Amino acid sequence: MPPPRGRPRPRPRVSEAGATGWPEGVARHVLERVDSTNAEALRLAPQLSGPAWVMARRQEAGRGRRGRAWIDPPGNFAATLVMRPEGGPADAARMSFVAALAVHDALRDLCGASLNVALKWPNDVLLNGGKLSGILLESAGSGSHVTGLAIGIGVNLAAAPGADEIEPGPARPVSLKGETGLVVTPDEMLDAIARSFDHWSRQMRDYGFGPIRAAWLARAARLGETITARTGSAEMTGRFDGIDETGALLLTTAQGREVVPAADIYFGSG
Ligand SMILES: O=C(O)CCCC[C@@H]1SC[C@@H]2NC(=O)N[C@@H]21
Repeated sequence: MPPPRGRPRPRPRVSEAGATGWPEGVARHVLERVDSTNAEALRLAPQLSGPAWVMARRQEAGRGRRGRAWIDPPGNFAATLVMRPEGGPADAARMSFVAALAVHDALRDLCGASLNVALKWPNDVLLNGGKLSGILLESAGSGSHVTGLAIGIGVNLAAAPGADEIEPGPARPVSLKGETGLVVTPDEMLDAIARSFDHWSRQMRDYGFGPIRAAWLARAARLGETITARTGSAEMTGRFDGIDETGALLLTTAQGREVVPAADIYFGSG
């Protein structure tokens, strides 16, 4: 059972990863203020000897998907895991599903298994149907040679940005505190996400994308239902039938099977 509405702070619990502490061999940088944790992570990348989390208490020029801005009211979570990825760009893209799983499971670890969270393709985390968290992958390097991968995660812990501050998107922004009354600090979130990410990235390393895909689908919103995918130039409505081995969205439309590598998703028939 989740704590009753208004209770000040849920107790952090040991994550599904089974670890009690910070993952071994992963550095942690906490900054008071930054433009964008993704930008800072990519600046730091050449000096790092291993993976590192970069978290900022205030992020002033957060970057979102598709060139949008990401607005961070104080108390929200903004952090980036920077690593030297194994493999090429396709492997790097699959890490966004690892990140979405990590955020989902960290929230359940912190707030209880009945927290109404779900995953929205490609990597948003929804709470009560609204957008709680977004993930942005950026890389350094060129072509098939990715030298640094930044996996940036924003979670609206304390407040959602106002409707006048953001471009209208497919899902209304919500915050954990606004929806549930629960207070989770950015430091608690970082610990929980780092542990959960460590668990899922080990699964990926040891068994490939299969278990990640299965776990992601088990947490997906609207699987088997009608959704609309909008790209810059096209719009397709159909049944959401899962994701393929690259992470692309599988949509069954009146014209047949569509494989969608990138799009914004709208629920319902659009
Ligand atoms: O548009 C989205 O849904 C993705 C938003 C990603 C925001 C996070 S906040 C931490 C990291 N730093 C950034 O500049 N962006 C990401």
